[in-house]
Amino acid sequence: MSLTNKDWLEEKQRVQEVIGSIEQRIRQLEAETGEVKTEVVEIRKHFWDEVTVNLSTSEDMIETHFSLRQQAEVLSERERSYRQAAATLKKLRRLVRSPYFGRIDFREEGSGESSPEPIYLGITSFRDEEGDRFLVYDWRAPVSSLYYDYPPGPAKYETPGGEITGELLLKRQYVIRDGGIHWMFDTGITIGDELLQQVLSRNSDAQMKSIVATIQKEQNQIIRNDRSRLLIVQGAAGSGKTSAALQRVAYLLYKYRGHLTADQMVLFSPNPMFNSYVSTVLPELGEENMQQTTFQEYLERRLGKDFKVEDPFDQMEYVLTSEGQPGYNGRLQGIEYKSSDDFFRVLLAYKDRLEAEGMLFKPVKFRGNNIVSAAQLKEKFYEYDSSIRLTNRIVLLRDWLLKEVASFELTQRNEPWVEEEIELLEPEDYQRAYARVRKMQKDKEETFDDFEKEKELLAKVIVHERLKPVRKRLKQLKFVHVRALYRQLFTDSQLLAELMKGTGGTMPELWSDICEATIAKLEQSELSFEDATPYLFLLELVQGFQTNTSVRHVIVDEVQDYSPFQLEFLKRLFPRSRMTALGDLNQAIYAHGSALGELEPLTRLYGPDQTELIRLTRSYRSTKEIVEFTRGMVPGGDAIIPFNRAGAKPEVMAGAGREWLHEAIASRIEALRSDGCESVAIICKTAGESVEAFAALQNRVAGLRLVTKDTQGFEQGVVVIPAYLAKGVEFDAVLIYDGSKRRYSRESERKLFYTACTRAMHFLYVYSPDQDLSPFITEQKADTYVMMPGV
Ligand SMILES: Nc1ncnc2c1ncn2[C@@H]1O[C@H](COP(=O)(O)OP(=O)(O)OP(=O)(O)O)[C@@H](O)[C@H]1O
Repeated sequence: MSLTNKDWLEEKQRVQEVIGSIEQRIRQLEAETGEVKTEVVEIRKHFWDEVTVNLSTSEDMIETHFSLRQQAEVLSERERSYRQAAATLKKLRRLVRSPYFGRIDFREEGSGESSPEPIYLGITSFRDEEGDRFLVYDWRAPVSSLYYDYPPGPAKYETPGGEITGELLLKRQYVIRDGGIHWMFDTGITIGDELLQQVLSRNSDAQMKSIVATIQKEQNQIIRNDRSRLLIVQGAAGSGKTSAALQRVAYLLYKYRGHLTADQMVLFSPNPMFNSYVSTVLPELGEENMQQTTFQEYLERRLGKDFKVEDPFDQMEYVLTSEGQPGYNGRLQGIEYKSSDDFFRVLLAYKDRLEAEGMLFKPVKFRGNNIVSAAQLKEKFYEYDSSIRLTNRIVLLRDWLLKEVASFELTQRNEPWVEEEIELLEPEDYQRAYARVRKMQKDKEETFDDFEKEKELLAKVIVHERLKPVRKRLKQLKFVHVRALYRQLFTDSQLLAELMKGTGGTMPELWSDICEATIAKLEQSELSFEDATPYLFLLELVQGFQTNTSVRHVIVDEVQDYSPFQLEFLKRLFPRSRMTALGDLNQAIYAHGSALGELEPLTRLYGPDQTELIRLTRSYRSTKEIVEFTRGMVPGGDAIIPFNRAGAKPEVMAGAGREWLHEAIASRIEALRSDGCESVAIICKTAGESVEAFAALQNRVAGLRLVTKDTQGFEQGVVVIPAYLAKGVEFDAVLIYDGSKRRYSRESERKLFYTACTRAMHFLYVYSPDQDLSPFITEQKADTYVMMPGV
């Protein structure tokens, strides 16, 4: 379909008109917001002038109250309308730069129209001055889905009132910049290949971009899916999982506006740097960002006060670098077992058992003596009716303990320690205690008359103050000895065997090594990453689950890095939420079981009826050549279809020694930079290797930066980064620092190598300081890469 001159003229004219209307609306809004702002400032300045304050009689007080309230309401109403107008203004300022990116002409069945009104799609909707005609439709409006789902021909879309069928007569794409059409194209069978080519061949950015103009049909299924409670997206590296998830957030915010706000959605990211990488997509679309966090951040918040909690990256470093060390195989088995469904069931069985027997408590102590002993607590606990749920019995026990402490408090006032404390009070402490006593007395309209009375009251205050931490701990249910309960699983092998009996699991072969290591850590108040989730789970099983009921949507990116256990945990944490879980099994780099590994545990989370799975097989990030090289590395890789964007074949260089390696890398980076390549990553296997590479290269490569697990912001430039931190992000060029057999040969390293290579958009170079290359390279078809002379 070729565009005629007439088409160009009409379209150019229309863009001018629409931009003109938007500009006019912007001017109007600027004037309005300016006025409202002045009004708000004035109201604030003269707030008290408008309020009649008179507190003489109770009627005057009531009148004052109402006058105050009225004035506050006027103020907040003006503030609200200011905020709304300012938000619209922000959107329009964005829209005016590029009012739309697509057009569809759709003839509704039965309408009889020969040339229907064209529908133009942009990042937000915009009506003409009279407000009757949409000059731009929001890309999330029901009708807009036609643009993403169909080529010209028969088409249909869903509306709240039912399905609308008809014929798509035209589909046109635009690139509009600075008020002019830069590019325009009518699409035939596949949408946006040309535009997508343009978008994808651009250099990478420090921030992820929105993909509204080129969303692909299968991605649109993810974005607009709102039937299932759990939506699982299994997609190849670079297939647009993260992009689709962020567009989905924008879509849901639009569809459920008025009911759903950005702070009711949470994104779980693989690391803090990723948060910064994706943080601009939603604001670019005129939406506020959802909450962003990491699973580790949550664990820290819950357990960080009592334990030093290991993070997944340290666990990863251990797994990658400690093979052959004593305890290594045991730890590996431990990681696997503690994240397994079997262990999850063991903990549930443990809780059932504790309902009847075996609870462990900490004595409630004060000044080294028991107020209530652990044995008394246990006895009391099992005196409660066994039909009462365990967590409810804990609450009853807490209330009983608070009463016990109150009685204990009375017994302490005449104890010698209290008198001693009064005597030893520092003057300022005495003053403070005295002031408290005065305050207490004032309320009762009593006065001090003698020294004895004063002492008595001071004693009361002191005992009460000193018991405050005890009460606080009781309220936090710290009297339940969760640490000992967890420990018991690793000290009492008979207990574990019995719990396992009901669950059908088997004990790992190196169980005694696992026990030894777990106990040693617990004794130092440390929790390995693999213990943190089961520990918190057990804690919540006995103390009651902390839930967040305000969150309505949870998005878990890189879900293959979560164990089914962790997902179960998230489900319980957000009981009123839907979940979108996105991942790629081929990038499952952790030693623990992956939630995506078998779909069955994941489906069981909400049940098959409420679960949907969408697979994405087209990869958009990397050139065809890079995809053809990398897909051979992973099982099922044949199914990955590269987007048709040509580039250079990946280059592999095996040389002689480190000096050669560093020279080769430095000169490659210089060449890339002079070709305009802005974002380059030297990807290492571990953090340790990254530190070494950085030290060797920093004097040879200007502006080189080292990315560590604590790096918060994703900045453009040349970086040295461990593979597991490069997850989810992308670079124009990737240089694998050491692709030798020594570094990558174990099966467990295959996915890590794949993940590292698939970060490349345009160029991929693999270096090796010796001639012995990783089998993950040499196994590939010889024509998928170029072997360069090394030395
Ligand atoms: N429909 C699209 N239009 C334009 N660009 C797209 C589209 N889909 C994906 N991309 C681009 O492809 C790249 C990879 O996308 P994204 O990071 O969302 O993939 P992913 O599946 O999350 O990858 P990974 O699993 O490797 O982290 C990004 O640069 C993204 O902008």
